[in-house]
Amino acid sequence: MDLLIEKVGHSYGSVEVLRDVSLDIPRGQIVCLVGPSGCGKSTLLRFLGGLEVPDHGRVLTVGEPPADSLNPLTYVFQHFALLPWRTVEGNIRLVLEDHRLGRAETEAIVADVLARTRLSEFRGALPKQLSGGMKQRVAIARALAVRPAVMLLDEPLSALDSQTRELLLDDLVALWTRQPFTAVYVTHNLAEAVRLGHRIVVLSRRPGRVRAVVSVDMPLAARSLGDPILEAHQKELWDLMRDEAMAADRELIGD
Ligand SMILES: Nc1ncnc2c1ncn2[C@@H]1O[C@H](COP(=O)(O)OP(=O)(O)OP(=O)(O)O)[C@@H](O)[C@H]1O
Repeated sequence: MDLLIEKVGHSYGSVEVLRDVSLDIPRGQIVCLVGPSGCGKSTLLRFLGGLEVPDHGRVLTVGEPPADSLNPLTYVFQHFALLPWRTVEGNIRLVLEDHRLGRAETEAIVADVLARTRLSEFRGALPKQLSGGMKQRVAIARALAVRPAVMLLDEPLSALDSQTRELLLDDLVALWTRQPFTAVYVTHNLAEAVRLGHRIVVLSRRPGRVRAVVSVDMPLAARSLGDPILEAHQKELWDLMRDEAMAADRELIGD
C-alpha cells in the first residue's frame, strides 16, 4: 500500500498551516519530513493517519494493505505512551486484544516483535525498570505487532540522549534491513534524517510547502555516523532550512 498526499492545505482558525502539499510515500521506503518549528509536520502526519481531515486536498491510499495487517496506519510518538502497570509483553498484547486472534497467533506475534526489537529477555519487565531507549523499543515493538502498512513516527528519538539515539538509529536500520517497512518519519534532527530517509522532504516555514525533496541513494545498512556523503546531504538540508528556521523562530516568538 502506498500513500499519496494531493494538494493538501489546512488552516487552524486564521493560521494557515499547510499549503498545496503533494507527496507520495512508496511502499518499503522511509520518507522523512523536516522543516522549521510550526511548519505543519505533525499536522501532516495526523492527516496521513486519518486522525484529522485537511480543509483542501486529500490523502489517498493506493493498493491494499497486507492481508494480515491489523492496523494499516500506526503511530509511534515521542513519549512512548506505555501503560506503567503493564509489563513489556503486556503493553504489546494490549494492541492485539481487540483483534480476536487465536492464542497461538498472539503468542507468535509477541515473540516475533520482541525478538525483532531485542527485547525478549525483558518481556516481564515493567516500564519503570527500563531506560528511555528500551521504552521506545517497546513502543516500536507494539507498533510492529499490528503489522502496519505504514508506520507514522513523530520525533520518536527526540526525548532520548544522544548515545541512546545512536543505538536506536542502528536498531531501526537493522529492523528495516531485515524486513523493510514503510514509514513517514518526522524529525528536527537532520543527522537522523540522512541516516534513515530514503527521501527527505523539506517543508518551508508556515504555511508549510514542499521546498525540496532530497533522495539519499545509499543502502541504509551502509550509512554510518560521520560518513562524508551523509554529511554533505546534511549540509544540503541545512542550507535549505537555515533562513526559514531563523524566520520561523522569530515568528513563533511573535505568536
Ligand atoms: N489542533 C490545533 N489547533 C490549533 N492550532 C494547531 C493545532 N495543531 C497544530 N496547530 C498549530 O499549527 C501549526 C503547525 O503545528 P505542527 O505541530 O503541525 O507543526 P510542526 O512542524 O510539527 O512543529 P514542531 O516542529 O514545532 O513540532 C503550529 O502553529 C501549531 O500551533
